Amino acid sequence: MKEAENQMLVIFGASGDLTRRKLIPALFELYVRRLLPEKFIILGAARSLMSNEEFRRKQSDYLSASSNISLNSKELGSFLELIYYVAFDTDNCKEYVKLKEMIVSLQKEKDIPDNIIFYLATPPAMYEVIPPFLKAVKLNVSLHGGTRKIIVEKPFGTDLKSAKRLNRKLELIFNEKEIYRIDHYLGKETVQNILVLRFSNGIFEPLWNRNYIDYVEISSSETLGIENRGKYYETAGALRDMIQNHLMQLMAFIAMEPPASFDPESIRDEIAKVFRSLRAFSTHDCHNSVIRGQYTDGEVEGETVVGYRKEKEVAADSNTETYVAMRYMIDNWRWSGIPFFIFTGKRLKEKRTEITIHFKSTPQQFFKGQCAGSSCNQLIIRVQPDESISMKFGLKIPGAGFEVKQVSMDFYYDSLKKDKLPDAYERLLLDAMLGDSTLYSRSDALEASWRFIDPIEKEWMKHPTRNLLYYKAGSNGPRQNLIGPEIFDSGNKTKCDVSDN
Ligand SMILES: NC(=O)C1=CN([C@@H]2O[C@H](COP(=O)(O)OP(=O)(O)OC[C@H]3O[C@@H](n4cnc5c(N)ncnc54)[C@H](OP(=O)(O)O)[C@@H]3O)[C@@H](O)[C@H]2O)C=CC1
Ligand SMILES: O=C1O[C@H](COP(=O)(O)O)[C@@H](O)[C@H](O)[C@H]1O
Repeated sequence: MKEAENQMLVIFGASGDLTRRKLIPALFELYVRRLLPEKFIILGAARSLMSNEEFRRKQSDYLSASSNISLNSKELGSFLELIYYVAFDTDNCKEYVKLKEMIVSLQKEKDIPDNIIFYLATPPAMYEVIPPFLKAVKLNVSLHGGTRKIIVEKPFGTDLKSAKRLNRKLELIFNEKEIYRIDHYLGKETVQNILVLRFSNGIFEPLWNRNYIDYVEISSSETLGIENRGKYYETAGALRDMIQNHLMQLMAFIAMEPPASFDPESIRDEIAKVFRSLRAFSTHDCHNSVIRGQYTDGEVEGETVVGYRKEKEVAADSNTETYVAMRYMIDNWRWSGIPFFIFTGKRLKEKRTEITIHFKSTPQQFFKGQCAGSSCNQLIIRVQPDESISMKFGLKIPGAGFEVKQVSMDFYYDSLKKDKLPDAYERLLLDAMLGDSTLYSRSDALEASWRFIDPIEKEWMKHPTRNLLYYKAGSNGPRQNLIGPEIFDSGNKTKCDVSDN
């Protein structure tokens, strides 16, 4: 296996939630699995005043309290020695001199070559501020033959215009090859397996098109609410928070053509083509092929929870959607006429992300039973939890007559590996260290995805309450008993402010 070169990772926003909950645990796992470079340090940077010791203690406390990390105190101790912290005002250009001095002195002290990854884990407004400051102190290029990379967290813009502006700004400072736009769904093992399932098995690809597939469903339900992210979520909503990035990436892996070869650019070319082939939504589609909802008071996993409008930093009359269901088409040869459905929502009954390929039924149906009137054949890719792939088909119920029952052939990831699956951030951080951008978004694809989403957001801005449905926290969402495509065929979708509960 290729080894990552010796390098330094500088995390901006290091005093925040993402660093503590995701980045440091992922780096710790990589350390335990001996996948970090031989010479490697992590420099956390943020405005909060803290010493190295305090910063290390915070990370250590989180790692120690985390139930899904198996800790060995000796390993933890030596890992923490790789972590440093610098407090400086990220809004102030002059302060970057201090950052540079710290970087140079650590490189000298630890004998680390001038290879640096910058990770932007700050509020999104800072994504446009930090890179120019890095340029001002010449940290964006190496004067010693080293490398530079910058990882940019989501959200990457809030619409096409802002995404383009951010792309242009970053491209003035770093080369496209040095820019890594992260989407943690692409780091999930089951998501990567879509490519292997499709492109290493002769049995699926011949069926993977409009001749054999009836429709495709991609759903991601969460039990979590918005946690303490009210301020961000009010500007995002489910469409920007989950669909524009994570779920559209899943869709691209399902819908893309086989790449010319398995290299980052060939794969990213095919992803971009899928986004460009999405049929643009008309005004009519924006209201009839998209359903949005917002959760009200309810109970999730046995706990009473408040409705969205009562969450911290959320307006009492907010119309931000916490649920979206969409029906859309991909206008290309493979998918012509085949509807795709996406569903996502917060504070739903269960946490589950799944892709279901519904195959067409046989031309004639002879048998009674479960599959009468529709196809028994589905391929279900369970992204989380209990990562698995299941093939559903019809079989005869033993005994007299010919009655059909839908049965399942299941593969569970658990059976493949004793260890737990690596977290998405582990995979993505390692890929960035290795210089592999396959699982990171490219600027053209990202812009194409915003081009598709923008008209919907614009229509919703014009009609803030039209078709905004309410659902009880802990339910299956609006129109409660309907969690599949039927949701589009039910109810009066033109009424304003309809409450289903
Ligand atoms: N948390 C998560 O699970 C996920 C987060 N993200 C994205 O990652 C980024 C970071 O998220 P998260 O860690 O949750 O956010 P937090 O608010 O918890 O942390 C952001 C950090 O940025 C620092 N910061 C630097 N400059 C500024 C500034 N000018 N104003 C405010 N804060 C500043 C703050 O530290 P200090 O005040 O010390 O400077 C703060 O600790 C966000 O863009 C978010 O969308 C994406 C996916 C998941
Ligand atoms: O990026 C985000 O993703 C999470 C869901 O991620 P998952 O890996 O737990 O499925 C979501 O809760 C959050 O709102 C969103 O910003």
